[in-house]
Amino acid sequence: MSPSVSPRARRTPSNSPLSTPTTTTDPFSLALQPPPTETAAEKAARIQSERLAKQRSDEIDKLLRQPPSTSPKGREYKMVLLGQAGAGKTTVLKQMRLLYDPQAHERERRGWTKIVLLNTMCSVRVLLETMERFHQERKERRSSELDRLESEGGEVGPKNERNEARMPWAAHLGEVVRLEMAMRRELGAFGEEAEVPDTAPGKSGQARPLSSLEGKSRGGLEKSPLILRPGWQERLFTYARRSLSHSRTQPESSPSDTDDDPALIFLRTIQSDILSLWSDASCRALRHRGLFLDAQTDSPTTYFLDSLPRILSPTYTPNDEDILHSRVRTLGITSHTFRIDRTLLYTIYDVGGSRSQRHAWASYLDDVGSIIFLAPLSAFDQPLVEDPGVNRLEDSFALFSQVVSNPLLRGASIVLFLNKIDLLEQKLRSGIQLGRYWAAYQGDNDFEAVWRWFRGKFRDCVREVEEKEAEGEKRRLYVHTTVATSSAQIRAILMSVKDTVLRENLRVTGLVG
Ligand SMILES: Nc1nc2c(ncn2[C@@H]2O[C@H](COP(=O)(O)OP(=O)(O)OP(=O)(O)O)[C@@H](O)[C@H]2O)c(=O)[nH]1
Ligand SMILES: [Mg+2]
Repeated sequence: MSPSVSPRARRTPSNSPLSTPTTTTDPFSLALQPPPTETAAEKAARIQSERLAKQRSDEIDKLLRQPPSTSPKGREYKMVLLGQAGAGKTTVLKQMRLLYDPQAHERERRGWTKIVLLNTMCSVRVLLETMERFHQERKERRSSELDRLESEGGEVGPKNERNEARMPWAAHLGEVVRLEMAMRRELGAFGEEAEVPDTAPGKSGQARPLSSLEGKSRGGLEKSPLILRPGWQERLFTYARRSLSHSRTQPESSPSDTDDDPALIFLRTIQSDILSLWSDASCRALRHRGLFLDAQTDSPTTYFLDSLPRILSPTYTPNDEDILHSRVRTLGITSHTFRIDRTLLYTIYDVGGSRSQRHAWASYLDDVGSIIFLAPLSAFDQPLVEDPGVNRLEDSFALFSQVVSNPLLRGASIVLFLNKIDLLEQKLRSGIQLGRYWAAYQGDNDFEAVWRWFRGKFRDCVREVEEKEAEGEKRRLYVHTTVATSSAQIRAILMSVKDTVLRENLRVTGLVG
């Protein structure tokens, strides 16, 4: 029995008048009796409160008597994943799928092959474009940053014609771009809402940092991650299911369904050139600077380039990590239902986070039990794709404040994921100074100090919203630092979110205070 249930109500026989004092010598009963000086108003209030307590107590007894299986469906709990584009919402949804519906995840595994291949092609393009750009800058002697990198970590990029002859990779870029475009067309890719101009200013007003080069592309190719027409999952996963049942009748060594894909064939042809470039000292130095890291486009370039030999192998099947790192932007809103246990169903809404899509969120916020808001802390030094004059994390703070102050979400608990802290740590370690982008930050450029500072700022957002409201209603805020691509970590956090949900459910039914 819950400690918050009134002992008086529990002990009151259901047929006795609540207001009648008993004549007893039992010291416990005497202690429960109203004081002799009780006024009429106090008596009325007491009777009212005893009646409510009794009612609640009866409801609890009824709930506890009910075996969980008596409800065919169980309790449905609505949760929404919110946050800007690239925050990691769909990645968390994939983790939920892995945890709560592993069979469906398994059925779809082969369907990811094509998406992984496209993410890999995109990563190869980013690598080649970046190196070509450095080569260009080197030739024109425009980049003093390159000289500094050279003095730190050896030669960066080819210097002259003699070196150009040692750059077999340079000839591959045109075909990589062509094949990537063909794949995007085949998968039904959309265009991007906003292009990032070359002169996108940093918040600090300083010269555009080298890391912002990553988003550059040529030939009208989308600079942003892949956006697919609605229904892409159906197309790819139905095909994958069919090919899976087909492959069960085939010998183990039979080629995968993408084996005759021109993109795959080409990537295999250039694999050794790409790998030697990727392991080159110049690339390593740029990598150390975070240049291939989750920069402008959030593209997980390093992950796919590190995994190149495995992804291009003839027996390749996407593993969970490949699926978690694959980027497909969400368009519109998708809903997913998971059975958590015999008594609880989650309905999760995953939304597209770019500015042009946020207006659609409102119609899904009714009746929401919890929101999981993702804020990518690693974005502290990035401009927002939709509005390059705005810092991405600044946009996240503004969005969070809007969400917290939304009247539809007033009763919902807020689970805040301070996400991408692995990338935050790498960026800080590579020397990127938080203070350069966030002038208000006066602390050390130390990971622990930085995330705590951001956590404080998010808490301040909630406090400010609460203070502005006349009723001053407190929000229930739960903060976690997360790496959404890490299954082990997210599993533990989702378990804790589930405990929160259960507690909230009990609070709603009055089982706990
Ligand atoms: N390294 C790292 N990568 C992450 C993390 N969380 C997400 N990602 C990657 O970031 C990219 C974007 O994640 P998504 O889950 O697609 O972002 P989203 O919030 O759904 O974005 P939209 O659908 O555009 O609104 C993917 O490539 C993920 O693999 C993280 O904590 N660490
Ligand atoms: Mg998404």
